[in-house]
Amino acid sequence: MNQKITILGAGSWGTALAILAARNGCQVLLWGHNPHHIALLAKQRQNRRYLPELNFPDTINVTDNIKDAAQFSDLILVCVPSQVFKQTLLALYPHCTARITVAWATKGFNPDDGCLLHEVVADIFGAHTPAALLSGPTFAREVAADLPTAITIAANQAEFANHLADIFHSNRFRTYTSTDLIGVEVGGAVKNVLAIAAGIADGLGFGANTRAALITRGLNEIIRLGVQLGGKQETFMGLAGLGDLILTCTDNQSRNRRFGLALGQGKNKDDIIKEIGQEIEGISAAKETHLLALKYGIDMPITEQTYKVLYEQLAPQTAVQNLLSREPKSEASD
Ligand SMILES: NC(=O)C1=CN([C@@H]2O[C@H](COP(=O)(O)OP(=O)(O)OC[C@H]3O[C@@H](n4cnc5c(N)ncnc54)[C@H](OP(=O)(O)O)[C@@H]3O)[C@@H](O)[C@H]2O)C=CC1
Ligand SMILES: O=C(CO)COP(=O)(O)O
Repeated sequence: MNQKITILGAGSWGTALAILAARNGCQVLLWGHNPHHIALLAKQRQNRRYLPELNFPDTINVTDNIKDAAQFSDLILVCVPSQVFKQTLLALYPHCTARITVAWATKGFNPDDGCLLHEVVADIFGAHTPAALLSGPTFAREVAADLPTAITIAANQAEFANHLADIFHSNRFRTYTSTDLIGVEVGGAVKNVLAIAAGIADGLGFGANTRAALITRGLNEIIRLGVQLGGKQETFMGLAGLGDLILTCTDNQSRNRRFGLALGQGKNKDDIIKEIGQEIEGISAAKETHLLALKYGIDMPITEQTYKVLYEQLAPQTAVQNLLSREPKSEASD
């Protein structure tokens, strides 16, 4: 495949997807904002800070220059955290051609206004620009280690989703396409909040029953919000919904789950963030999801209690008590 691709974000996920694309025959330019870090990647041909012990294929080059990144390819894949998604695209925009196509693998909301990231892309590049999101149960380390993985690629144009599916698909990385950008985005953003909640429960010493209840009732919260925002119900039963929710709520590779675990064990929030040393998207997503739930009048009790633990110093034990003391209700009710 003679495809060129620019990947923005030299953290764990950007690096893993760069390795995957290069293995599939693409020429990759990996951009990172930190010149010192990028110089190390160029010298060591590894990303030791975020994805140690994995050598870069020869077809990966690196840069800290956003203009070079824009000019390398008309296919951009954004893998920076949601907090800096908009500012990264604004920096890229002036250097792009009219043929630009934009994909992203970031999971989260735009922090200022709670917008979905496809809205940010449309605002900057125009609604007709091909736009797509890659999302699903995909730990970076496992993808880079070539362990079997499946992902959903949702796009505003079916042709663009198919193109990306061809680029990333291999016999170790299975791609499924979707037209439900909103559903896939909401699934990926909100599961991080629930992974924090599941971690808190485990950190408090609760068992498998509690975790399964949180995952199932959490899925209900994702569906209620996602459908309200325009997502399709069936999307939430797929890889980018239930699939990613199970992954991050149950496996300690998840930084969101590990963050929750440590909170449940009584550790200090800032100390845990420092110790994990990587992006924990659920912290900001808890706030944005809670605000969206308030805005639309949607009942999201697990999200609400997680928000209060993170932003209102509510003790995790009290949050659980608040959830358990709710009135019994029909499982089917909204
Ligand atoms: N890791 C995973 O398994 C997966 C992650 N994702 C999603 O991918 C996104 C990125 O996460 P991930 O790669 O894991 O995070 P990491 O913590 O591994 O890396 C974050 C990267 O973002 C960079 N960064 C920080 N600030 C800026 C900025 N202002 N401009 C440009 N880059 C910046 C960091 O650079 P620096 O080192 O200088 O701080 C670092 O390279 C998140 O939305 C996450 O949810 C999705 C699926 C899987
Ligand atoms: O999104 C992910 C896997 O699909 C990564 O999860 P964490 O950000 O919790 O590590």
